[in-house]
Amino acid sequence: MESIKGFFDNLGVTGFVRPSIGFSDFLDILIVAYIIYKIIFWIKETRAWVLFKGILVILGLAAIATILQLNTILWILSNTISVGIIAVIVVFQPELRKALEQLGKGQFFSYFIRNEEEDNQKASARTVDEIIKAVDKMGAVRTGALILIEQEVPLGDLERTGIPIDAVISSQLLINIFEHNTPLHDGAVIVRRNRVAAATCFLPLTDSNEVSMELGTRHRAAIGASEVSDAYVIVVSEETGSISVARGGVLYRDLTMEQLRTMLSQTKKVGKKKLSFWKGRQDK
Ligand SMILES: Nc1ncnc2c1ncn2[C@@H]1O[C@H](COP(=O)(O)OP(=O)(O)OP(=O)(O)O)[C@@H](O)[C@H]1O
Repeated sequence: MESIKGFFDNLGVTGFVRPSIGFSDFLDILIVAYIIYKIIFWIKETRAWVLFKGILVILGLAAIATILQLNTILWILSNTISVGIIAVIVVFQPELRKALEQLGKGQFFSYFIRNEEEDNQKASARTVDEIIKAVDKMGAVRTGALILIEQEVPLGDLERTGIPIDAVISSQLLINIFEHNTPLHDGAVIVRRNRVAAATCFLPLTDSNEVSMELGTRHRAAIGASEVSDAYVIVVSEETGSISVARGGVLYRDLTMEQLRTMLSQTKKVGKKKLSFWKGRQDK
C-alpha cells in the first residue's frame, strides 16, 4: 500500500485515501457477481443470447467508431440507443415476465440453472440414427410428428411451452410420444444433443404468404420455428406420411431417408472439441 501511495505522491497526487474493504463490501461483491453469473446463464438459455451477441457487435463497432473518430456513426449510435433499449424490453417482454413470475414463486434461480451434465453431452450418430428410424416408421403408418433438433440458438423459450421429458433419445420413445390419442402426441418434441428435452411444445406459426395452401398448421409451425432459430425441424405428415425438414424458414419437402440423413449429418458435428464463450456452450 505504501508503494502505491509513493507512486501517487511522485505523480503529485495528494490526499491519497487508503480504501477500506469491510465484510459488507466483500458480501456485496459476491452477491453482485453471483447475480451477473446467473443472468449470463439466463441469456444463454433464451433467444436473448443471439441478441446479446448482436449488442456485443454494436459495442465493438462503437469502439472502432470512437477510435477512428467516425462522428456520424457515433451520432447515429448515441441517438438510437434509447430507442434500442425500449425495443429490447418490448421484444423480450415474455422472457422478462416469466423471470419475474419465477422470482415471485421463489424459483428464480432454478429458472436460470442449466443441466451441466446435459451440456457436456453431444449429439451423436446414434441419435441421428434413432431419429431417422422413428421418422421412417412414423411416415410408413402416417403418424404425424414434429421434431426440433437444437443447434446453436437455444430453444429454452419453446421448450418451456411443453412438458419436460429429459430422456435419452430412442426411436421407440419418439414413436411412443407421437402415438395418436396419447397425452404427449400433440405439438412438437425438442431434441437437445442425445436427449428428448420436452414434448407437446407449441411453436410459432410462420406468417409467410409463400407457404403452399395445401400445408396445414404442423408445417406452418415447423417453418415458423425454423425462422426464429437455427434448429432442424422435421415434420412427418399425418395426411400423406411424407417427410419434410424446415431450416432457416425454408421447407424441404418429400425427402427420402437418404436425403434426411444427409441433412441431419450437417447438424452439430460429433468430435469437435472446443470451449467457446462466444458460442455459448461447450461442444465435444
Ligand atoms: N403451433 C404449433 N406448435 C406445435 N404443434 C402444432 C402447432 N400447430 C399444429 N401443431 C400440430 O399439428 C397438428 C395439426 O396438424 P394439421 O393437420 O393442421 O397440419 P398439416 O400441416 O396439414 O399436417 P398433416 O399433413 O400432418 O395433416 C396438431 O394436432 C398439432 O399436433
